[in-house]
Amino acid sequence: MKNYITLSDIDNLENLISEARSLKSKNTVPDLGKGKTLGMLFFNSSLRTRLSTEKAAKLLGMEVMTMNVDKDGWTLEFEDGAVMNSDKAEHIKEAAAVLSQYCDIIAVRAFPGLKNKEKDESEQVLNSFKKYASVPVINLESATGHPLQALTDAITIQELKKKDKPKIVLSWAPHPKALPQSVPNSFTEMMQKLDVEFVITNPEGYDLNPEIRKETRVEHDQEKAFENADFIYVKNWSSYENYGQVLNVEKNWTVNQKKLEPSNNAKVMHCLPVRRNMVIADDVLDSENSIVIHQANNRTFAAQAVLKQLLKDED
Ligand SMILES: NCCC[C@H](NC(=O)CCC(=O)O)C(=O)O
Ligand SMILES: NC(=O)OP(=O)(O)O
Repeated sequence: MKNYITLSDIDNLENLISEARSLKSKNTVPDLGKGKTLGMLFFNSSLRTRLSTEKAAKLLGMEVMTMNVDKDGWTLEFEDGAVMNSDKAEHIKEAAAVLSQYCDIIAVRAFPGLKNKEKDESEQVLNSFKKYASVPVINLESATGHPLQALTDAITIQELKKKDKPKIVLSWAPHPKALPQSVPNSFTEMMQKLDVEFVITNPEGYDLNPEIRKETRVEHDQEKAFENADFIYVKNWSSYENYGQVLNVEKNWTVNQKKLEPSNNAKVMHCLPVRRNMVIADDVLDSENSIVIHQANNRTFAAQAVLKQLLKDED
């Protein structure tokens, strides 16, 4: 593995999931990461990604440096050939080259602007780091994907499933703000790689990018989608068709206990942070059905497996 920017960077998914589960079950000896440094750059807020990836790196013996580049760094220019006569003080060419001397792996979080679909889909920030850094780059949630979250979700489903081919439903839920499609995109791509029955449910107008959905069934009736579901993954996202918009949704899509009735006593997942009683109701989050805390714990082992693989492949 050279980078971990999209799920297609994974050479062998089954091995990576097994590695994460085995790392979870034992105390690792921090040898592989000794003398190596992970640099984490955040253009957006984070709780889990920041701390679980730091913890994972430390469990492997790495040093970690973290910077909130949106607040503390020079504003970066990403355009080639730009005349830098405005607010951008430093070009990604210098920044990435300098950081590559300080770090053995660079990890970056950069959300979409949700204004310009083509710009977001070009993944300018992550791809510029990939282009100009001379060390591996990890995606900590970008404009269109969150592959560390998707790996976590695959690990969690594999751990807790009670049948060989569980039914997994990805359900849209309401939110007051326009949110990225990154988490549902990567979750969809991951489910397509696993032996599961996968259904997406969302209101009309919220269908995900058809290039990501591919042949996945989309059911616009949430109640119908939830029938016999073993896992329900709840997440808000803004419209892809009306790019970045929050559309009016008349129907209430908040996931509560009543909605779980047609399911197979479904386990409810969410990447967090979750807005209570907006996205998921208290009666679900505070019940046995919720596995969101268990899921968040697996972030550490997903990150550890990815870091370990990158370190091994660099040797
Ligand atoms: N990394 C997990 C989710 C991050 C982001 N959520 C958020 O921005 C929620 C913010 C809020 O609720 O105000 C998203 O949906 O992609
Ligand atoms: N799930 C997730 O990525 O959480 P943070 O945004 O807190 O990192």
